[in-house]
Amino acid sequence: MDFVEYPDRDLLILGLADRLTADLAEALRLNDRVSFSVPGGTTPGPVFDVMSEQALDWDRVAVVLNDERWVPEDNPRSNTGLIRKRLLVSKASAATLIPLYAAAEQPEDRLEDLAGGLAPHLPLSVLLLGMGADMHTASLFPGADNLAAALADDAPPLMAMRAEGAGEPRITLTAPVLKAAMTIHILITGADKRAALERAASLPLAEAPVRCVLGQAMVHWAE
Ligand SMILES: O=C1O[C@H](COP(=O)(O)O)[C@@H](O)[C@H](O)[C@H]1O
Repeated sequence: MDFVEYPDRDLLILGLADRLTADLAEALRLNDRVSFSVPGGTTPGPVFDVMSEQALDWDRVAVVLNDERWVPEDNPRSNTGLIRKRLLVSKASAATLIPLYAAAEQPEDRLEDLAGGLAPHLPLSVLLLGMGADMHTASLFPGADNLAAALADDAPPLMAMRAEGAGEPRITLTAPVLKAAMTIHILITGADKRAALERAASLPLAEAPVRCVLGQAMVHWAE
């Protein structure tokens, strides 16, 4: 794992946005179409604000969430709602959103359709992940019902997931899809997440799912 420590959060946001923009530009130089997978949650909004203003061929970029909470887009917990407001605006509004939510009672009701929409955009070109203090990444939560299957080498790209700490049911990219990404970055802030990440390295995968990508990832951190 490469670990980059920034002097403060503002420099983290600018440095990471620059790095992701450069990775996307390089992927666009080599490919007609590229995919950019992003987390939801509370941390990445400011990075999206900066990236949405970057001059890239956004019309050749497919944006895919790492995971989604099974709530409609107008729910404040919707990750799709977040990226529509913070990433898919300004210059980046030309990008195509690959949905991980469709109106239905349960994620299983739409899993097949959503997986079909995702398939043409794999492998992911550029992957940005978040991490919770419980060491989950995407919606690969410790103790989740489908965690073992989602960490397995033969996992389908997309799975439904339920876990005690997760709130609503989730849908998530699985470990093989995350690990197959061309470049992997993890964004974390605060002392608690740094300590969790350090603990993760010595824990079993089932207790620290983020470990599935740590060997290949560049972690970006500021207090
Ligand atoms: O629930 C989620 O949590 C993680 C971490 O979120 P944060 O609020 O601690 O930044 C996020 O990466 C994931 O996409 C999201 O669904």
